[in-house]
Amino acid sequence: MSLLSIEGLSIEFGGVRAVHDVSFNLKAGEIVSVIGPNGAGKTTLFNMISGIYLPGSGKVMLDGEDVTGVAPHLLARRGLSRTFQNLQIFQQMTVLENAIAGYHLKEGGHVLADMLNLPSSRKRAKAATEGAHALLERVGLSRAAEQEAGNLSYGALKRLEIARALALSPRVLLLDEPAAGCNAVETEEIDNLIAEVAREGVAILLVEHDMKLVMRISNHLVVLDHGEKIAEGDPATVSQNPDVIAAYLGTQAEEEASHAHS
Ligand SMILES: Nc1ncnc2c1ncn2[C@@H]1O[C@H](COP(=O)(O)OP(=O)(O)OP(=O)(O)O)[C@@H](O)[C@H]1O
Repeated sequence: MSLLSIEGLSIEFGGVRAVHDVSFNLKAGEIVSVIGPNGAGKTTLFNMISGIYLPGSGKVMLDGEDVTGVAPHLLARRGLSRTFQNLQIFQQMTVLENAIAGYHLKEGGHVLADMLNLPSSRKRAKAATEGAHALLERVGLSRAAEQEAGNLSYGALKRLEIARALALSPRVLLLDEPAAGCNAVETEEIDNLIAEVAREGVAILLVEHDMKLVMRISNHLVVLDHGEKIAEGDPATVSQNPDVIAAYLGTQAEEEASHAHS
């Protein structure tokens, strides 16, 4: 049974087909990566799945329920959370405070109780702090808990962002370029973390440019080119697919031609 079903998603921007009729499924514990050359529509597809863009047509089904166009924070409460390509970390807050912030996103709507410092609010704060510590342990950041987030290495920041998304106990986790800007060691740490989260049964959808990482950890690839799905399957099969090779080589040739003219 699919946890997430993408059914014929399409969107246009000013007449340009950014994503056209894309469908695929994601099961619990599976790692699916969306790949494709620059401008293929990967980020746009992600934004439709996570409720940031309303699709022109098609559906997003989460555990059998239609969640098309549901706002990101509500989707998060229903079990689908995401990270962003650009870090969304509060740099001046401590690592622990950033992790706690993830819990508050989950809870929401207790402002009055919190202002009055009611027992229920204190209990929630305690649970959030304990949960945040456990999360930091899970992503290997326990020892940095009291540090200002701005002082972390880039790889550690990326792991903190994953920790924050995990605070929502997602069943589906969308990761937008989790290893972008990371060195080889940091990439491997993120790679291990993603594999571990998947082993716990979370369905993971990944957009990532690092092909080595994608090939290493994905069970399944969905390949986009010019907004359309041109192939899908296991990494070994997809990497041999002539249409996929042509799409990547085509982009490379376009880039080389533009460099030659500049
Ligand atoms: N908000 C927008 N308004 C207009 N056009 C957009 C918008 N967002 C994306 N596009 C266009 O949609 C197409 C797909 O872009 P998108 O960013 O989704 O591709 P991508 O595969 O994520 O690229 P990259 O690998 O470079 O991040 C591109 O032609 C892009 O210019």
